[in-house]
Amino acid sequence: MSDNAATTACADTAAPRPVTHVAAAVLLRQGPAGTEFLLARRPEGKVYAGWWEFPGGKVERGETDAQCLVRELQEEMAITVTAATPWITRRFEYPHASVRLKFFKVTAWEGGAADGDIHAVEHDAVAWTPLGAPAAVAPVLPANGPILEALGLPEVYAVTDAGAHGVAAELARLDAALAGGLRLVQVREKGDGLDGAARRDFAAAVVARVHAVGGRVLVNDDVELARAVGADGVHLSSSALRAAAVRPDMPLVAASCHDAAELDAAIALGCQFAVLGPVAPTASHPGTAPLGWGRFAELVEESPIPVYGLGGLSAADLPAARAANAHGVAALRGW
Ligand SMILES: Nc1nc2c([nH]c(=O)n2[C@H]2C[C@H](O)[C@@H](COP(=O)(O)OP(=O)(O)OP(=O)(O)O)O2)c(=O)[nH]1
Repeated sequence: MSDNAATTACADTAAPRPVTHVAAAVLLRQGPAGTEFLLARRPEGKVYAGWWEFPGGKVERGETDAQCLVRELQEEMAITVTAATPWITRRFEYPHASVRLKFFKVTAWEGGAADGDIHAVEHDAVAWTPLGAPAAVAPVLPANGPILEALGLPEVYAVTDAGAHGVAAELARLDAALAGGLRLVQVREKGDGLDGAARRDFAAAVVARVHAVGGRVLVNDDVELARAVGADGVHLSSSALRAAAVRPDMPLVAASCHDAAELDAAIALGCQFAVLGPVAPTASHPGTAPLGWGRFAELVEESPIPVYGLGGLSAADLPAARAANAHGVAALRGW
């Protein structure tokens, strides 16, 4: 919104340019088809006029990202944000600028139109899209493609353990969770649990159930099995991540991380999302010191991909996760 936008020297590009810091809001509301997010069209006279973006703008000197977000939404949408949590951070090189975009999920605000809609002050149109559906409008700003993809990922990522619970009990647990809205599942059957045909049959049964409700399945560390059962992707253990020279050729690739180096490796490999932990003490890794949400937030602050917290968590931990830059929670027991 102004010429005195905060900039920092950019140390990580070949031709250093000042970095323009931007805060942008993913406004979320409950619509008839579930949760919806807002895109707004840039008006004539701006760079990329006619392109769709998340409301927001440049961080001014002395302002935090969160303060900028509140100011920009007052100016651009005439609303006062009352609930916002930090999400992913994306850096992008435009011909006109090098930008660092800090995205926030905004779930509550005051003001706006009487009918619950939002009337833009500076943009010339707004449009709501259900989460998980392709954007209702186009084109979106070039930096925003991965943001839309990330928005399609659910907040809860369930990890199976049929080896411990038994196949029938695990499938019954899955049926109940899918009925409750679960849409993202990792088949993780290793160690002494299922093997051979039993593992394959279980993975196929999970895929059939999850696909029947429009959800997605990743298979832990086994691309061949993932392909054989028609899963959507592969989830790399941290050791498989370290060994991976190229991104597995599957639509969805995710990885388990424990520290900054592994998170960097997941990003460099092209993973769509990562899981980081353990956040809390967990029975499956009793000797590992938990990160806690404070350290988790530091590690994830600059991540351009969504990161789930893992380790001793359940859906009850979502408010703490959201406050710590997490996309959501992954859970072995707590789903
Ligand atoms: N607000 C917003 N900006 C985005 C998004 N994606 C993206 O690449 N950008 C880029 C475009 C611009 O280079 C920069 C935002 O600058 P801007 O020009 O909109 O900032 P502003 O509202 O302060 O406008 P102005 O006063 O400079 O005209 O961030 C997004 O989703 N929302």
